[in-house]
Amino acid sequence: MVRDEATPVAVQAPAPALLQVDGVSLEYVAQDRIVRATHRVSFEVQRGDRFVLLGPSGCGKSSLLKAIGGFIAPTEGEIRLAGAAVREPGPDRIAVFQEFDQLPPWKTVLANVMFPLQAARRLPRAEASEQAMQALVRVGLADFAKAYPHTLSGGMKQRVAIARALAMQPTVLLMDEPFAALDALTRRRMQEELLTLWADAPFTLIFVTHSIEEALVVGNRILLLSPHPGRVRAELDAQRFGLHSAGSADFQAQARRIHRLLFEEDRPA
Ligand SMILES: Nc1ncnc2c1ncn2[C@@H]1O[C@H](COP(=O)(O)OP(=O)(O)OP(=O)(O)O)[C@@H](O)[C@H]1O
Repeated sequence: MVRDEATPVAVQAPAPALLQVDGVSLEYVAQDRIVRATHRVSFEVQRGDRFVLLGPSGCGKSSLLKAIGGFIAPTEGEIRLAGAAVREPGPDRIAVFQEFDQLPPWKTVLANVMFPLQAARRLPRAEASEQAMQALVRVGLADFAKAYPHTLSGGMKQRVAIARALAMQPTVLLMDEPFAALDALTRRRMQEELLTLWADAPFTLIFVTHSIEEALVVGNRILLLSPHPGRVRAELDAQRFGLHSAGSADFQAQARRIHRLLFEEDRPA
């Protein structure tokens, strides 16, 4: 077919990002004074991203994650998930934290993973049990289904928390320094396992850390936040880095660049 030059061609607008954080300021009221945690932060997360929020302590990373989770409301700006404004928590956003005590100790590992499936997803018991077991198989803990959390190591407890979150099939998985309390070797292994889980069945991840190395290993995109109150300093592509590249010259150079961007630009000349 020959197209007449004058015939208008329908132009398809690009699909909007899965998560849009648009000019978000977050504040707390503490002892009659207002603490500003973030200042007009904007970023977009695409489906399947491993998006890292990186910045120094107190720059508002956890606060941003809580706002995406719907636990605190922006004083300015808006957060939209799949086009709809985030106003409250929901099973489409599940969080995994650093703490080892996020699993109720009176429930077995299996019951811990089943619980939100029954409570929030309203799955019948048999179906919840089956999906929970599948999730435990994915994180290598099928043999510990009947164990209680206090009998597990820190790394195993974090695997259960990850299984519980993934079993819910959230639209976005939120992770707040999930490996920060683990020893260095376990932390590295958990990063590897997280990347393997993602490679097996990609999910959308927002991952908070203040470790530059962890950000480069885990993320495909990294948002750098300035010190308190957090503002966007830069966004970097980290697609080419992974555990295999940690220690390479390119990796070290990028880590140094991030360090400069995060800290040295604040120094007086
Ligand atoms: N519940 C709260 N009440 C008052 N101020 C708060 C509260 N939670 C956080 N803040 C303040 O908001 C700012 C951002 O805190 P936030 O925990 O989001 O930072 P962060 O980057 O996650 O820090 P860290 O890496 O140390 O966890 C800090 O100044 C903190 O003191």
